[in-house]
Amino acid sequence: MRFSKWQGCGNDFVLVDCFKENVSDFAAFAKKVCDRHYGIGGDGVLYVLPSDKADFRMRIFNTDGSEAEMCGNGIRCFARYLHDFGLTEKEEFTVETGAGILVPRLQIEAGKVTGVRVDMGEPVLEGEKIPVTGFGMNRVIEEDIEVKGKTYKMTCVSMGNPHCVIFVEDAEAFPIYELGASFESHPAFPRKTNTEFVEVRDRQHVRMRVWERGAAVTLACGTGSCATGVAGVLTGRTDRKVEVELDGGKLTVEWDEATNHVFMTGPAELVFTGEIDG
Ligand SMILES: N[C@H](CCC[C@H](N)C(=O)O)C(=O)O
Repeated sequence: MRFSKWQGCGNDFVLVDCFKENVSDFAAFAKKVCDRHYGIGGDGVLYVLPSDKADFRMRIFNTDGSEAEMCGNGIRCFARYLHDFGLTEKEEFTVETGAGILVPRLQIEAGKVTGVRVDMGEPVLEGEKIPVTGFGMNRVIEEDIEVKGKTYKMTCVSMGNPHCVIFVEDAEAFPIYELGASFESHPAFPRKTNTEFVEVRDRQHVRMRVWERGAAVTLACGTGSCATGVAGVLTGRTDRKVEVELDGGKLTVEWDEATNHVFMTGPAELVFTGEIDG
């Protein structure tokens, strides 16, 4: 079975083109190939599929085999695959995802793809829809969450997948390895959560580290960066356009006031192609 390996800000993915390859169990395949010792290695698997609602359909599975509604770094890699491997001549196209129909646009300068800008759609802020329990349909902004005996202030946002944004003094020093799993599986989150630990440098720049649902600490999270941008505005900490500095690179996030859509711009690079026994 052929695959291609991609990364966006160091968040890395195995991509399988299901127009050409047949995978019988998406979850089991993801668990197997994401292993960095016994498999290809990756934070998840992106499956390229036909769609009757959009140009293409993307499904994303985490390293633990769980399926996520959406993946921001992943959809940029997905878009580059479609363009670079000749599945479309378009530079902007529609992708059916668990977060709805999203629109990546390739950024091309002098014939070279320099990045991808994605219309990530509207953030979801009503508690029950994120989902986070205990707040009904109210927004969850700077609310208390207790983890391992300490109380933190959380701001929750869904970009199709759930995010719990915690603003901290020093993102580098925050103990994400000790606390990440407890946030991920906190009882307040019926479908678990991705958790972003964010240090505000100024109104246009933040430093963010992430413990992802189903993948633990990753070098970057695209949907998490979007959730961070939205939370920054909701809590009055940042402007509507911010640069998010992650462990693996930088993303630009803009929460457009007129459309209420979140736009994310960043890199997507092919690492290698290969074959693996199916
Ligand atoms: N772990 C996430 C999916 C991948 C999201 C992340 N890699 C991104 O770039 O948005 C979840 O279960 O919701």
